[in-house]
Amino acid sequence: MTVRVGIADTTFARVDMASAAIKKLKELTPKIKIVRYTVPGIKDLPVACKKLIEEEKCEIVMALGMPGKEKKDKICAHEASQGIMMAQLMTNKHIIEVFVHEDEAKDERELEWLAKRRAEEHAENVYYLLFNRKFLEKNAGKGLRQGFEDVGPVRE
Ligand SMILES: Cc1nc2c(=O)[nH]c(=O)nc-2n(C[C@H](O)[C@H](O)[C@H](O)CO)c1C
Repeated sequence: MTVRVGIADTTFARVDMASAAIKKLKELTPKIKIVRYTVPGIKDLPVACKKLIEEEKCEIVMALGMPGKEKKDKICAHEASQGIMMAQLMTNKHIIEVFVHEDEAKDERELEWLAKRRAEEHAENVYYLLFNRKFLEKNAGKGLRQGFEDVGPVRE
């Protein structure tokens, strides 16, 4: 049986994070059907995700976005996150938020690497949530990160 996975992304982002996530998901399993929905910016993501779940019958959604470095962008990101959480509670489905803040990276090269890496690693999390939740359980408390290096547990 095929599981429908929603991929919501934005034109505001400076890196095509969705393609990285889709490629990784397709490498991981043939058992998914991707439904992509691109919107202008991160504040448009909550309704896109909700529509992917309710109208497109997606079991889980990734919300990929890139908040800019200005203060207004940070506020925007906070608002978008709250909308995404509300959409999760309204639909009772996971929406994995994959935000990369433009000022997390030291230059454009690192920004591209980070955005794609974080999208891929969260795509792996989507796979585990759908098909192998035990893997996540085994990694509880391990200080895993998406994008930059894992920090590890407090004590080995
Ligand atoms: C200030 C601002 N900052 C961002 C941002 O950092 N990242 C992003 O993806 N989108 C931003 N937007 C656009 C809004 O999210 C949205 O697309 C518009 O307000 C139209 O609904 C806005 C308006």
